[in-house]
Amino acid sequence: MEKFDLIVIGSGAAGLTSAFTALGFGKSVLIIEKYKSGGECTWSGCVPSKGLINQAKDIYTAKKYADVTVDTAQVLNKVRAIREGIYQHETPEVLEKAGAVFVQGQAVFESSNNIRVGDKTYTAKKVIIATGSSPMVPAIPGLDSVPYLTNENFFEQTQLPKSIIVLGAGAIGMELSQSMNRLGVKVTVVEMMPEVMFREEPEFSKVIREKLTAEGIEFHIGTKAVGVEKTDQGILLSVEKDGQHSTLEAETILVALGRSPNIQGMNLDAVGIKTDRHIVVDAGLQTTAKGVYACGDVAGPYLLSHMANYQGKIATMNALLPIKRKVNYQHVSWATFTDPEFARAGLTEAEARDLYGNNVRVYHYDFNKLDRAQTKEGDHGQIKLITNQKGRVLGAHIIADRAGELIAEVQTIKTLGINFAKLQGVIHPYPTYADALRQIAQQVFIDNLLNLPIVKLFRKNK
Ligand SMILES: Cc1cc2nc3c(=O)[nH]c(=O)nc-3n(C[C@H](O)[C@H](O)[C@H](O)COP(=O)(O)OP(=O)(O)OC[C@H]3O[C@@H](n4cnc5c(N)ncnc54)[C@H](O)[C@@H]3O)c2cc1C
Ligand SMILES: NC(=O)c1ccc[n+]([C@@H]2O[C@H](COP(=O)([O-])OP(=O)(O)OC[C@H]3O[C@@H](n4cnc5c(N)ncnc54)[C@H](O)[C@@H]3O)[C@@H](O)[C@H]2O)c1
Repeated sequence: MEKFDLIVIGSGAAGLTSAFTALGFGKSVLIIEKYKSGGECTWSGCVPSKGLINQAKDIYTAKKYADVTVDTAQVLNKVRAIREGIYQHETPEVLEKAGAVFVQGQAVFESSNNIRVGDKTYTAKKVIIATGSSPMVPAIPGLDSVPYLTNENFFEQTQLPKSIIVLGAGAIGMELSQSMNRLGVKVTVVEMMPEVMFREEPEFSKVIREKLTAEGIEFHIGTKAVGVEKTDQGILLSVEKDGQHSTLEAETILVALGRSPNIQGMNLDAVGIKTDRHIVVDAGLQTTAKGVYACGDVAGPYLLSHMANYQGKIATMNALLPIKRKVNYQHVSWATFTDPEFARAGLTEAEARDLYGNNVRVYHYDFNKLDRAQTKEGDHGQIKLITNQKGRVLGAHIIADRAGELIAEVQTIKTLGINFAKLQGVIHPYPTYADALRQIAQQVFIDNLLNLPIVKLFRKNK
């Protein structure tokens, strides 16, 4: 039986980070992958979706100035070419050149140290499960009898449909809906929550829904999908809102209703690896079987590539090194790549008030007053910054051009525990979007001064 220091199951964001971390420690590593190295992010997630978003944005801008004919077959070909380019850095050959052994196939646990692939069994002192997640497809009557799309087959289409119903207005639903609409597809979105993007600040979610509505997308919020039928033209979706039933029609349907962890067919129960929807892990990412760790989407709770990387590193260090580290989710951040982008670091205002009551300060900034934003037509977005009474960041929310980049500055300050007021003394180039953060910092600086006991006393006695 071939022996390794570490077996990594899955070669997506979490698995690749685990494998490279272990190789960096000079360990022998076996990677088992049932599909293609790179995982969802490369093949059906971050990379192709951002490839589509970028092309859709260029075409949308071009359409403002000229008649543009869109060939969606060409757009999708380009998306796949972008994907191939990224894959070149994570092929089995690249992984083997870095020192890993790569085996293609479905991994099945025989014991917590022995993993079978086909008719061969491999053994390791430690095992990392990084098998990711798959689209969750609920039992909506009739759905299984129509040819529906998910992120797994979406980017394999030869061309985009003329019309589509998108089920779910979360990250996938919103990013793909806007892109498709900009590429000429008639898009109808059905979301059961009262607002789109339910994880975000509600007023920001409303802004993005209104923007996409103005671009031509039809939203049905607070609406549940209850049945699907095939028709000559495509599909007929039955929906229910406040007890009222109606139907929507389109050529096809995209299911973007959340994710299910990939835990099936691995014999996890038999070797003592407990699951509770995701794989159950402790604060060091160890599963209920000693020496077996889990990271990325299969462990949750944040289903994001950068969180898979973060967890992959911690799980591997805990598996291979004597010092144990705990995961810390206090500084989670993410961005959604609609136009304008959404970005978030830390708590919402409601979450901050739940934890700290009125001991929070909330700063609002409107990009309409920023010179750089004014040089461009259209909506300019806003920032909401939540700090404690000392000026330390509890949460930040940005909806604007380049929000995903802007949040990095707040995220650095927040993670390093620097008072936000200190940013007021940092020279920011003019005219930039980031200068908005310096302007907010100026206000935080003033409020910090006004909050000093001596200043309060002086003002009281005045
Ligand atoms: C459309 C879309 C857009 C996204 N955009 C973003 C974004 O912009 N930013 C962001 O941070 N996140 C984004 N995500 C989320 C991101 O893709 C995931 O969080 C990330 O890919 C999770 O990485 P992972 O390594 O846990 O799992 P995966 O990347 O899914 O990798 C798991 C691997 O394990 C393999 N596997 C599964 N079972 C077995 C088995 N039994 N044996 C062997 N191999 C197995 C799979 O084939 C797969 O290759 C997006 C997701 C989608 C769907
Ligand atoms: N930019 C990014 O970072 C990015 C982009 C895409 C995806 N992702 C990741 O992928 C994950 C999955 O994305 P997703 O969009 O599938 O899930 P999601 O959880 O973000 O959104 C699913 C949406 O579907 C709605 N829904 C569920 N059942 C419904 C029903 N029967 N009828 C109508 N609406 C229903 C939910 O209320 C929710 O709003 C996200 O959680 C995110 O972590 C990240």
